[in-house]
Amino acid sequence: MEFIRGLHNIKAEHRGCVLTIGNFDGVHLGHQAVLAKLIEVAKQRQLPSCVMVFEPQPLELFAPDKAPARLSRLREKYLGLARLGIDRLLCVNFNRRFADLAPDYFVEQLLLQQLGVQHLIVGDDFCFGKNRAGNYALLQQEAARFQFGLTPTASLKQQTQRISSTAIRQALAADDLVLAEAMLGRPFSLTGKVRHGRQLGRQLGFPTANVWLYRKKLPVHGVYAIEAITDLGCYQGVANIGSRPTVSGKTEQLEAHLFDFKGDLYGSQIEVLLRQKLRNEQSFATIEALQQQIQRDAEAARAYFQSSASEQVEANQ
Ligand SMILES: Cc1cc2nc3c(=O)[nH]c(=O)nc-3n(C[C@H](O)[C@H](O)[C@H](O)COP(=O)(O)O)c2cc1C
Ligand SMILES: Nc1ncnc2c1ncn2[C@@H]1O[C@H](COP(=O)(O)OP(=O)(O)OP(=O)(O)O)[C@@H](O)[C@H]1O
Repeated sequence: MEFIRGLHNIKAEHRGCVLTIGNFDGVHLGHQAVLAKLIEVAKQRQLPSCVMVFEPQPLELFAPDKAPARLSRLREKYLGLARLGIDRLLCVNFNRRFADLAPDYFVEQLLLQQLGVQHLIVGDDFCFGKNRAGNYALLQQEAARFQFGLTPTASLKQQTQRISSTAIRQALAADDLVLAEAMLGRPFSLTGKVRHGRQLGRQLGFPTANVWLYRKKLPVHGVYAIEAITDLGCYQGVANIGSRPTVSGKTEQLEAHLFDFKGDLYGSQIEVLLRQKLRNEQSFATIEALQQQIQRDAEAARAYFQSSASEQVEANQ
């Protein structure tokens, strides 16, 4: 997948594509339905499929305090979109100047003139341009006037609820990992680089990989049974996502203890899949109390993996 970072990097050779626009945070099943349509139309029209995303996401510019925690950072979106077979990812630097573009300028100059969009696929609730004044009705007028294709996407639902990044964040906040997974089409995961911690975990008898998540806000907090995909293989384990109040930690981080693991992960990327929430993070009076609790957490995680493995065996019989 080709990655175009910023409007200034659009070249003459990029003219002509089938486009969709959005945040695509999480690349969930609703997004995947839109992206499948995008790929289908691009194939029919023998044009590259292109996804336009924004960095930062609009609310992160307009109201950083109110902006929700991301499900995926740009790197994770890139990987999710590439996996689905999208040809091009255009990441627009979302600043005040871009946000202030008049809706007709956005369509006529950027989409048609610069990108040469032949077909646009968006939800019929899509709003764009200064004061979000551009809407689907305006796109219909522009499509008729400038002769480009326009397809609205119908809402994909999980039971009665429309799948959305917001609904997934709510499910995660309510510790409903099963519902989040049903809307994402995969378990919720976090990826990051393993870096050195204070090595206290080792003293506690539970060495942990400290995963640097490159985020200020996280959509999940607490202790989880996890699976980790690493350069050295896949492991089950137990992890804490939190600020570690017992040892006067400050910033939130992910610390994962992998079962039956020997090796060195420092400097490598790992993906941590959250399988079950075990409890909220707590402040313990002593290190010994924390140690005993982590022991119980590890047992609970092992028990969870054992019972889900036997459920799997039963389901296969
Ligand atoms: C399964 C698990 C549960 C944890 N639970 C808590 C907790 O409830 N409260 C807390 O302050 N720290 C908790 N921790 C974080 C430990 O404080 C942290 O892993 C330890 O301080 C090691 O830090 P270091 O990697 O910086 O050396 C937990 C860690 C693990 C692996
Ligand atoms: N469940 C869905 N069914 C069909 N289309 C969807 C669904 N969810 C999002 N889309 C479409 O995918 C594109 C990108 O969506 P976007 O990421 O902006 O929305 P979202 O997932 O609903 O996020 P949020 O919860 O932040 O509004 C838009 O065109 C949107 O209409």
